[in-house]
Amino acid sequence: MAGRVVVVTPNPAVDVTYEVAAPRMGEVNRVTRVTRRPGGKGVNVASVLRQLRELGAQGAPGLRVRLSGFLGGAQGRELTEALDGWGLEQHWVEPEGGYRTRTTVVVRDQDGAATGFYEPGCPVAPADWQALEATALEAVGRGDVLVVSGSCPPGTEAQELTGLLEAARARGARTVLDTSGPLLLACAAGADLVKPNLEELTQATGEPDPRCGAEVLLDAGARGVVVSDGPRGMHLFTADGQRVRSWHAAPPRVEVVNPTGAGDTAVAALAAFIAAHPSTDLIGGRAVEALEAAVALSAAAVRTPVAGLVDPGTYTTILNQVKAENTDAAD
Ligand SMILES: O=P(O)(O)OC[C@H]1O[C@](O)(CO)[C@@H](O)[C@H]1O
Repeated sequence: MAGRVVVVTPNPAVDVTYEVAAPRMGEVNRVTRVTRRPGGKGVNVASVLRQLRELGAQGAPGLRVRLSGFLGGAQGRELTEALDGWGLEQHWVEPEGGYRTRTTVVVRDQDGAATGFYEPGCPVAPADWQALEATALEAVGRGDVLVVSGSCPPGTEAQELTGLLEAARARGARTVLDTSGPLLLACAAGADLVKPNLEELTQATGEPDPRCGAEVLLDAGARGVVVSDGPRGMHLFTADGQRVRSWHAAPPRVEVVNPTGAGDTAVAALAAFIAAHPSTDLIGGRAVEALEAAVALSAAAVRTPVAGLVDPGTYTTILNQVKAENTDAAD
């Protein structure tokens, strides 16, 4: 039976999408359609994991999924009520001092181009992180996977995130980190797998090349790095002693309906794979399977209009077309 995946989304959001035919900065823009849905990277990860469980994919039929993070205010209530309808197990921490769940706004034009405006979120204090760590770790044990996904609220120190990852590992769980900014590099040592996109990797390491950037994270202590690069696919790098092993897989060309959340979908695929193979190290043969699943699920996700949803038939069709290749550098 697959282990449990505990998804920590420190900075969830209500995702608001405005449709505006031809948006212009510096002018009034009339919105023709507004949609609101629960968001934040970890919420999307948990949503995809729930679908994988229902699909029985990757040995995930017994997968248990639990979602934690900071939450508060009217938008926090809106988010939990919506997530109740999705059947997700939720354990939130409400920071003191009037914490309110943030909004992220995406403006979509008539050609489908999306422009995002993401609020930073309300500040949190060290005591809030202690409460979140206790809540998230309540359910974490050997064979489980702890995923930390998305940005962190202002006031977060690297030691708080590292402390959470290391405490999960001390309980026998494996850890996946998908964050951005300075925390990505500062907390890499606590992660069995780090999953940035190429832009986030470049910002964190100063390296525009995926291999060079990943090597910075591996040197910092990460055990594996998956770098996503849009339609060009994904790279997996793992530390095998002093040697770096690497693979690449690209999706077939697919019609992109909504790219939002594609990276979150990849994180879900990787976490499900790790949970389903408790004794597997991602170095070697199984790495190929994990990478192919992540690429295929992500490509299937961009074909749906809603972030965090995947059509099972599309996923299976694409998975049959994705073949990972070893790309180890010559010695
Ligand atoms: O945590 P951030 O990096 O600010 O990203 C949050 C946003 O990313 C998404 O998860 C899409 O990847 C949206 O749902 C949105 O809430």
